[in-house]
Amino acid sequence: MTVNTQPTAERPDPRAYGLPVVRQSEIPAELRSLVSRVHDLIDAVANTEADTETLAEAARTVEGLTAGLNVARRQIGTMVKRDEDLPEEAAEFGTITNIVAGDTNPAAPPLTLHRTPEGLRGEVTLNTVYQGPPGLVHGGWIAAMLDQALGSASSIEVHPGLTARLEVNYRNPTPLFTPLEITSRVDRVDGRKVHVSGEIRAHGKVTAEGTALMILIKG
Ligand SMILES: CCCCCCCCCCCCCC(=O)SCCNC(=O)CCNC(=O)[C@H](O)C(C)(C)COP(=O)(O)OP(=O)(O)OC[C@H]1O[C@@H](n2cnc3c(N)ncnc32)[C@H](O)[C@@H]1OP(=O)(O)O
Repeated sequence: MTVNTQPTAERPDPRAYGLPVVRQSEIPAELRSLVSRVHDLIDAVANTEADTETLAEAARTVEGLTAGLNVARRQIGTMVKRDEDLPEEAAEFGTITNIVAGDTNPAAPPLTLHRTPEGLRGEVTLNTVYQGPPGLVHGGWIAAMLDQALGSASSIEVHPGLTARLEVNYRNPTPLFTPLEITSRVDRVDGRKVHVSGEIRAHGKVTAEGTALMILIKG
């Protein structure tokens, strides 16, 4: 196994690409609270059987709220610097609206990953918004969560990259409303090619495993 566990000295700074950067700690508590409430709203809308009058009133209210929030929008590509449990030189950058892990994306579960001696680990519990088969997580979402966990392993342990190839083995059904443990690691580094792997577990049993090839971004 060839693993460079030291963060690469020169990590790319998104500001050099013209992308704004927000530190995680700078995201207002009021915005985090709004994101959490809208996350619950998406689930409520997806499952409601309320009467038509209630639905019409809710649609008007949400339309007004959307207009109010759209008066000030972030630039596409705005990055968040995730560094709260990482040394400065190993801080991870991700888009703030990342669909799996984005801090301000109410549609994100969100998946938060932390460094462990073995790689990265996170826990997430998914509701029916992520449903594929009855009571089970959609296979595309399983792939998305693995992609994120594997990409983050490369990003934090070596250098940020893009997924060139991702293979997922669906070993067992992945249940909704159940804490899912997600783990990932770097297996091998070969120049710009980083081979990564990871798993999703429910009740300690592997439901899906993934391997990927990440190609490090230049610079
Ligand atoms: C500024 C900071 C920003 C941070 C952002 C990070 C966010 C991360 C968040 C993560 C979010 C989640 C993740 C996401 O959502 S990532 C989003 C999904 N992925 C993409 O959109 C990637 C699309 N593909 C590409 O852009 C290019 O193909 C890439 C960049 C991957 C390579 O094009 P590039 O022109 O750069 O490189 P190269 O072609 O010279 O190839 C280089 C080497 O690699 C080998 N190779 C290439 N492809 C394959 C393959 N499929 N199998 C086997 N090998 C392959 C190739 O043979 C060569 O090897 P060698 O000849 O040298 O031996």
